[in-house]
Amino acid sequence: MEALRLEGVSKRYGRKPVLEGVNLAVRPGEVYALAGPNGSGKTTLIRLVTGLAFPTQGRALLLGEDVHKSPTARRHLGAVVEAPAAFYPYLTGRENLRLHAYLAGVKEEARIPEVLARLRLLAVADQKVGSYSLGQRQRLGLAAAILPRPKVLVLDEPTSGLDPEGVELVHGLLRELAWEGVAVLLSTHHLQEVSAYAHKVGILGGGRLLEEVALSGKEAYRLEAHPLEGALALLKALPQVASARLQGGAIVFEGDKDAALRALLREGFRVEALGPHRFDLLSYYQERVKHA
Ligand SMILES: Nc1ncnc2c1ncn2[C@@H]1O[C@H](COP(=O)(O)OP(=O)(O)OP(=O)(O)O)[C@@H](O)[C@H]1O
Repeated sequence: MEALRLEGVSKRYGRKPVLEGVNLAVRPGEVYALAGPNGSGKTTLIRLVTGLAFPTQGRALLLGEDVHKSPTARRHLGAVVEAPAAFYPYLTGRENLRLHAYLAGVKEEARIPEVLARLRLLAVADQKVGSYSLGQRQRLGLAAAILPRPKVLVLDEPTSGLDPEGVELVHGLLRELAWEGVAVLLSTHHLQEVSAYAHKVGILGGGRLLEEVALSGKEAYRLEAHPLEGALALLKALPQVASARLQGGAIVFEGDKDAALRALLREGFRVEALGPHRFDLLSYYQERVKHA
């Protein structure tokens, strides 16, 4: 079953439409990144999923339960929506997490040092949160969200305000959580970084989901060869090549690169370059938003 699902969700503030007919789904173990320019509705969508805002139309389901109708729908949800998350400033990080654990019914004592360690907060765990930097509070927010081992994690710009190590830490953590089977929905402006591990990127523009880009995770290669058209036809005919297309004066293909190279040389093509190809999500996004 899908862990999170939006069905025809629209949201208006007064007469102003902010989201229109958004459908999306996130499966367990999947990372779904929401991208879009400022004001495109990312935060609104995330607030809707967490039950903090109500849809004008449509519904949001968590593990099959309607977030806005079922009082138990959110029991498997972890979320960080407001940045930085609200904590008691006169309590330490550890004490704040103890409170969260109590409220969430987490009885396992060892879970608190475990999440503090996972977010590299042990060194400041016994300092008052009032003295935390923005990045430390941001990480404490994430620690609190994962404390009860949620099956669905929803995060609004989880890396904003973090230093480069913090950004890497959070992306690494989300990747691990997905391996553990958690469904992750996050909004982000950091397309290059999430494209390394997200399974899908939803591009929002003017309140609509313009496109979903599935990142296959399959190895792709970029080939420069002469004559190009002939090389493309040869690759398309090879059983070891899953897909091949022209892109910017080169061929991008998925499949067995050694078999492709052998076939090209055998047929007398001049191979000028062959190397790994990374899908340039940022350029793709910029094009998509420009034409929207
Ligand atoms: N409570 C509200 N009342 C009225 N309009 C709102 C409200 N919340 C958001 N909006 C409007 O909805 C639109 C989408 O805002 P939202 O914060 O969801 O965008 P975003 O994609 O998260 O932007 P950013 O990248 O800047 O965080 C904006 O035009 C915003 O002004």
